[in-house]
Amino acid sequence: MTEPTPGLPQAEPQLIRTVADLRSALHGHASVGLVPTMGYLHQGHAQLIRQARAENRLVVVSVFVNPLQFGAGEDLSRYPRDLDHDLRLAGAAGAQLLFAPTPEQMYPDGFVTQVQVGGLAGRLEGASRPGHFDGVATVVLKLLNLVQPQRAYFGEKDWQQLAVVRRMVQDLNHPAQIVGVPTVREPTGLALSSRNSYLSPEQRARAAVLSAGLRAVQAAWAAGERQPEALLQAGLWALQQEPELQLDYLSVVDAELNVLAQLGSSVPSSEQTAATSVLHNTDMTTATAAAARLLIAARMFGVRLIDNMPLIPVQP
Ligand SMILES: Nc1ncnc2c1ncn2[C@@H]1O[C@H](COP(=O)(O)OP(=O)(O)OP(=O)(O)O)[C@@H](O)[C@H]1O
Ligand SMILES: CC(C)(CO)[C@@H](O)C(=O)[O-]
Ligand code: BAL
Repeated sequence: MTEPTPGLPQAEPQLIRTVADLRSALHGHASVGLVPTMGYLHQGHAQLIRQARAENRLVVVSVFVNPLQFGAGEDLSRYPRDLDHDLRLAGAAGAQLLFAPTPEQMYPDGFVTQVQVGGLAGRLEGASRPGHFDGVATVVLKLLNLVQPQRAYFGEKDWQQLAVVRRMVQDLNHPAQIVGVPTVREPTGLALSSRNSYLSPEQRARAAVLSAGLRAVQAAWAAGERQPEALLQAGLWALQQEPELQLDYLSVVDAELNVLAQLGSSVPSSEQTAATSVLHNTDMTTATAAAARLLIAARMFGVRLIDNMPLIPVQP
């Protein structure tokens, strides 16, 4: 493969539709980076592809809206799709192969095997979207097996997904290195996401409240608050300035995604709209806080959005 020439537009990647064609296109390639996506690519995906291109000779982007990770009543049928746009964006970012299989290619008749990650996959997104991470783990393992990359790239925007994939790869001894890539945001703070396309420009501007809520928790920590529930209450106050926001959860988790404290309507055993579940009763130590992550899921204008940040911002 030739290196991209700075300043020149890159060629579109080769479009591959079948498992057989993928196998022959990959034959003989020893340095391969995989970027799994569901398409409708944006600059967050471009960042993953650019990093993959910097670290591998061949970059494969997969575009597959994976039916297995959508629950009944979720947005599988209306999920945005635009393969021509994806080919252009993936090419400009440096991908050479774009694998866009049909569901029949990935799940032929008779397909019955699934990967189930225990523990961390049952919390947070896993609790709100039962079966979601079984679908993610299954398709990611299939993609890793098909492409056999040295490295596979995932966005920190989906923090729990990244942790689930790391766990699976470690537990099942897959040799691929899993690389996490920081979240790309709009200037307002809103994390880029394909589902943002469901929102009007005004709604998108208002959806920046999710990141504002996370920043309010960070500010409370910086101001000296150490009690997990009080930290989250500071975030809740910021979130409540937006009447359209319906909170699913606002959580602080440790490095293993154990929930230290959580607020929201998805907290078990409560009829309140913003129930609290505090699992870590004492003030947070600096060591716990240094590894802690804030995770949020909320619905705005009928669209479910997620975001996350470290409790203590990383210095640039
Ligand atoms: N803003 C972003 N910054 C960095 N990585 C991202 C960003 N958005 C998505 N990714 C990563 O891109 C990969 C493919 O994600 P996906 O195709 O689901 O896009 P998405 O924008 O997250 O879509 P959705 O709106 O369905 O959540 C995932 O590893 C995801 O974490
Ligand atoms: C990793 C993934 C491509 C699996 O379908 C998907 O969950 C996504 O796009 O984040
Ligand atoms: N990036 C997350 C994929 C999903 O919501 O299904």
